Amino acid sequence: MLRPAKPDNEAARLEALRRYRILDTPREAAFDDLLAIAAAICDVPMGAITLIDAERQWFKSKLGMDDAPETSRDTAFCAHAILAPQSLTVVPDARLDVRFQDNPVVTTPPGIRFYASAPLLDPAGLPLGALCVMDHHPRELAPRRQEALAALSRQVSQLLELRRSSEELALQLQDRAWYEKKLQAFADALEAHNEELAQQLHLDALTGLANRRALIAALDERLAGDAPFCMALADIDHFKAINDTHGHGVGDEVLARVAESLRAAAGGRGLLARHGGEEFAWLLPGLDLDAALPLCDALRAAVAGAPAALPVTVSIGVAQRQPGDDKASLLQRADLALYAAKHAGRNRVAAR
Ligand SMILES: Nc1nc2c(ncn2[C@@H]2O[C@H](COP(=O)(O)OP(=O)(O)OP(=O)(O)O)[C@@H](O)[C@H]2O)c(=O)[nH]1
Repeated sequence: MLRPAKPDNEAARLEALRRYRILDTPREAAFDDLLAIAAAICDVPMGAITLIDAERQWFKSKLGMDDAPETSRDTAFCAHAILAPQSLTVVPDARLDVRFQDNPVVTTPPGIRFYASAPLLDPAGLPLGALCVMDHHPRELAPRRQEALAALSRQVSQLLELRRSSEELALQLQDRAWYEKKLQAFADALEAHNEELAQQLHLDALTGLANRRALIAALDERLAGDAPFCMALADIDHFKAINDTHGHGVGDEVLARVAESLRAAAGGRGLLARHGGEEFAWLLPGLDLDAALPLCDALRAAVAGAPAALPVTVSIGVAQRQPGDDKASLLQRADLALYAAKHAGRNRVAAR
């Protein structure tokens, strides 16, 4: 028996083989089908689709033989076949061929006597392995069958190529998904960081108004003193419909725009804050209800009159600080007033 030599382009050949990422993958019906057709056309009981790795012959598909996934390269017929990548290899009787006569696969089961193969090539012509058919008896392979075997080996090569490009595409998509995930995580972290910064600065990140924390601190301060003051809550009317129809992003833009109208109309008076969600609060120190109501109505009118592609209105509830009020009771009265303004038809101001 002659050990198969390694081709001159062995390094490039192995590199090409690696690119297919096919070694040690599970069986695939498409390869089994092509092998079955080859065996049927050549009328033989055995066949294989082999890939010749550095030291082993690995089977992508196997027919009529044991299930061993690989053999040593030294005893592999196909390792000889890849030395002549441009032609078919036909061994009519292995016992009469010096390369194979005492090869254990000839002298012991599976007892190969006849062997014919066509090479599997990459697009550059590098041999990866072979499509082979075998028999337990010596025989010849008619030219038409040889042509069919060669044609089928080209189909196997194409299948390998298709498989490789779809794997590559899948990997690229995975890469892309990975980058997009990273980018999103980075954007989320940045947003969280900005929000934290805004919190620390007592600002609402979306509208730039004072945030709830700042509002509560100012309210506590006012409640600790004796001076009269009013608390107004302004809520955008039918805001849910804007979100539902145009999406949350547009909803955010509307929120920012309403905040801007409110800020302009408040003209620096009192403390204007985003109380949460689509609700704003206006703390008006030193004013009673009579004084606060027209100011609140000016805010309402400013929002209603602001030129916009998506016009919106606000309803406002105002409550005056009463003796014995704490945060909760004052906010609750402002909230009840707001509810009354909504109930009365929206785009209006109500007081409690
Ligand atoms: N885009 C956006 N939407 C928000 C935000 N905070 C709260 N919302 C939405 O504001 C909507 C409030 O809806 P509701 O309280 O049901 O009431 P509404 O549609 O404004 O109607 P009325 O108040 O009854 O006039 C909900 O859809 C919330 O998801 C935010 O920061 N951005």
